[in-house]
Amino acid sequence: MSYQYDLFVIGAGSGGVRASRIAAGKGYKVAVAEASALGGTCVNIGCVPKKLFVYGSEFSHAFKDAQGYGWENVSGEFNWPTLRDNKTAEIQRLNGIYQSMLDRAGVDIINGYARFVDEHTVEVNGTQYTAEKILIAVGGKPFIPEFKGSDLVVSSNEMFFLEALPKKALVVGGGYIAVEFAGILNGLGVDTTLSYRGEQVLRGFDQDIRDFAQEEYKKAGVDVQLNTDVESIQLVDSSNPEGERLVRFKDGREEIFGLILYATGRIPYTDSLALDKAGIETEKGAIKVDSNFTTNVPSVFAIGDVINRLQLTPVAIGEAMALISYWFEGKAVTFDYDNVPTAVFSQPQIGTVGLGEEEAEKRGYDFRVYQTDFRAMKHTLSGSTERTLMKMVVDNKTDKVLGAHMVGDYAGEIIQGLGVALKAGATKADFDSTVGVHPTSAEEFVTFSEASLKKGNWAKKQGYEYQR
Ligand SMILES: Cc1cc2nc3c(=O)[nH]c(=O)nc-3n(C[C@H](O)[C@H](O)[C@H](O)COP(=O)(O)OP(=O)(O)OC[C@H]3O[C@@H](n4cnc5c(N)ncnc54)[C@H](O)[C@@H]3O)c2cc1C
Ligand SMILES: NC(=O)c1ccc[n+]([C@@H]2O[C@H](COP(=O)([O-])OP(=O)(O)OC[C@H]3O[C@@H](n4cnc5c(N)ncnc54)[C@H](O)[C@@H]3O)[C@@H](O)[C@H]2O)c1
Repeated sequence: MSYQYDLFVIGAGSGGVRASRIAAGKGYKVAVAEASALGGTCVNIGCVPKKLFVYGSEFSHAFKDAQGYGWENVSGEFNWPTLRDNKTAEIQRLNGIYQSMLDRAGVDIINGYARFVDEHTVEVNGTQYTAEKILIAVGGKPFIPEFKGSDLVVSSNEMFFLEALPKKALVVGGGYIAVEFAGILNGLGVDTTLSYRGEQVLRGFDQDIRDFAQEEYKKAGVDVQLNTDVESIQLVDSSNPEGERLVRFKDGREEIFGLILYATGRIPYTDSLALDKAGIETEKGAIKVDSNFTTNVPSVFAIGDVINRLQLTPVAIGEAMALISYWFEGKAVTFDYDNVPTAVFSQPQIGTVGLGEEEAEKRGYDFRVYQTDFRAMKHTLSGSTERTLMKMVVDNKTDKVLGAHMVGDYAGEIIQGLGVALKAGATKADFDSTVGVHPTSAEEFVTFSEASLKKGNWAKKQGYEYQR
């Protein structure tokens, strides 16, 4: 049986673009269908514009910090349309780069929403395309729970295009997006409340990191409210749908906000893909794949957020590369989801790689923990009370570093290098024998001594106590 394409990719986001481009470079005839803008979530309504907003919002803190360094009368008036529109122009530039990258690789770009006809055929805008292999890389979309007034909230998608910034905003959720946007809004001068229904934000992260980060968010000016849930939302003036919203919380409190952002998770974007036409199975809404990213239908594959393993751009790209090796070299590659470094671009930032203390405990390791928190040198003159936390989890049996975690300036940049070390299996002794870069915060990771041992299972047994 001959097909029009060797590979038809659905979705030109982080995973889809990488798979299309590399497969075409290796000789496949490839088409990619994209319903929206090239580059997907990360480029258009995710990592990239979010990081630009983070940069924009950090200036207000820098203006304050500058005074202790002798800069007088440093302040500024913030103009939201400038940041928003400059960001959009930059994203359009990136869209153009993606377009030419795919064109140069010889990939046919089909604009439109693709749906399955059968296991070798998809349809876009009424035209059918056949392919030997079909790759689903459609990503995810925001999940907003349904309740009275849930139509009055926005998701992260809308945050990138707001007409105007509100005076007062409520961010609901406790994950990456919630804490990142709470920092952005707060930095841009919006009176910001972060409301989370659980005990502590950032579930899944090391507990000390969660507790410490939350305290720092509060110090930075975000009103963090834990164990709080929204019951209903209504317009203050029902004739003005763009106007203020009255929020009633489950504890009976009421408060008015100009904007309510729900950052309550993302779900696989499989709507209307007509998966049933090809008999493709899902599990809890995500496309079910084996370790080679193959679905239950041998001609159909899936990678990225739609398989809901780790929703990160470098993971989607890594999965695309693993799939390429599988197709072209016949290598059954098992993608390693351990030791994936990640950063939360909150203010302050969080950088983390490997196991947190609770996860090490859960996996049955006999381990010790080094931990320190301090005022970074920059803040000795700035007057800011911001502190930095660093933490390392070490296996007692092998001396391998199981996890490295940080809250503080440049945490995202610092953790990337530590990711290489952990991937290479570095031991505490390797860290100790590495020369520090002075004066930096990062050097703390190579100078942890017994004085920094945290009171824990191992240290406790040895009679050590973590000293602050
Ligand atoms: C606000 C926000 C901030 C983020 N920040 C970071 C960060 O800092 N670092 C990080 O690593 N990750 C971040 N992420 C996560 C990251 O964006 C995703 O993990 C990544 O984009 C997933 O890539 P993907 O290829 O699976 O899907 P996507 O990038 O979502 O691409 C899927 C594409 O498929 C298209 N599509 C969907 N259905 C169809 C269809 N039927 N036909 C045709 N096209 C279709 C969509 O329009 C989209 O362009 C962030 C996400 C958000 C929402
Ligand atoms: N810096 C980064 O790398 C980065 C940034 C943004 C997003 N992302 C990726 O995108 C994913 C999605 O981000 P996210 O923040 O939307 O999701 P998340 O899964 O990280 O957090 C969702 C939060 O919403 C809460 N929640 C869920 N349902 C709720 C409900 N009904 N009511 C109230 N709260 C509820 C959860 O308890 C959780 O705290 C992340 O998991 C991450 O993988 C990464």
